[in-house]
Amino acid sequence: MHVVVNAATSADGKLSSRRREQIAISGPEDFERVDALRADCDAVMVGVGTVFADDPHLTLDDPDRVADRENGGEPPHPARVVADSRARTPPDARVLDDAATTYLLVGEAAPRERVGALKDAGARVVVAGAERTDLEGALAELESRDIERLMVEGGGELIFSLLEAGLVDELSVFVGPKVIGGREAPTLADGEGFVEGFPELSLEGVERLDEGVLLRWRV
Ligand SMILES: NC(=O)C1=CN([C@@H]2O[C@H](COP(=O)(O)OP(=O)(O)OC[C@H]3O[C@@H](n4cnc5c(N)ncnc54)[C@H](O)[C@@H]3O)[C@@H](O)[C@H]2O)C=CC1
Ligand SMILES: Nc1nc(O)c(N)c(N[C@@H]2O[C@H](COP(=O)(O)O)[C@@H](O)[C@H]2O)n1
Repeated sequence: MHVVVNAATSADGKLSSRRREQIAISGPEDFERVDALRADCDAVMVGVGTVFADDPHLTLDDPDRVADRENGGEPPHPARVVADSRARTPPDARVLDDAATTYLLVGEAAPRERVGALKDAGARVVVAGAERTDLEGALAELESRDIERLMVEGGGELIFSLLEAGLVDELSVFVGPKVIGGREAPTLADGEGFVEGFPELSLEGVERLDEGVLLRWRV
C-alpha cells in the first residue's frame, strides 16, 4: 500500500487552534489540489479526533472527477476510513452517510454495543489491535480489500502514529498565511513525539499556491 499524508498547517505548524475547530488554512487552489488527490486514491483516512472536531464528509467536490472515476469502473468516491480504537464515531457522523463505503478501524476492546450501532449505521468494521488500533494490521486488512493508495488527512495524533510505525510514503503540507499559536493547538505530528529515530524526509517539490506554499516530501 502507498500512503500519502496531506494536511494544511498555519505558518507556525498548527492544524487548528486550541479550540480544535476547523480553520480554513487552504485557499481555493489548494482545495482543488486536495480534491484531485482524493480522486486519485482508493480511500481517505482521518482519526476520530478529526471526526469529532470537523465532522468531515471526505468525498469529492468536483462532479467531473466523480464521473471520471465511474467511467473507469471505480466507485464514485474513494472509501472513507476512520481510526477509531473505541468505536466513538457518532452514528450520525457525515462520514457514515451512504455517499461512499466507510471503514472503522477499531481495537478488540471497543464496546460491542457501539460497534453494533455503527454497523447498523452502515460502517464496515475492521478489528486490529487490543486497545488502540494497530495501524499496520489494519492497513494490511484494507489492502486485502483492494485499497492500494491511501490518503491520510489528519489529525496530528494519527499522523504521528503512522510516522512512528513507518507507514508513511509521502507527506504533502500546505503552509498557509496564518499564525495560530497556542501550546495546546494540534500540530502536524502530535502524539508522544520523537526523541530519536526522527523520520528523515527528502524534499520532492516546492510550489507557491494561493497565499502559501506546498511542500512535498518523500519519507
Ligand atoms: N488542517 C488540516 O489539514 C487538518 C486539521 N485537522 C485538525 O486536527 C484536529 C484533530 O486532530 P487530533 O485531535 O490529533 O485527532 P486525530 O484525528 O488524529 O484522531 C486521534 C484519535 O484517533 C484514534 N486512533 C485510533 N488508533 C490510533 C492510533 N494508532 N494512533 C493515533 N490515534 C489513533 C484515537 O481515538 C485518537 O484519539 C482537529 O482540530 C482538526 O480540525 C484534522 C485534519 C486535517
Ligand atoms: N487541506 C485542508 N485545508 C484546510 O484549510 C483545512 N481546514 C483542512 N481540513 C480538513 O479537510 C477535511 C474536510 O473534509 P470535507 O470538506 O468535509 O470533505 C477534513 O479532513 C478537515 O480536517 N484541510
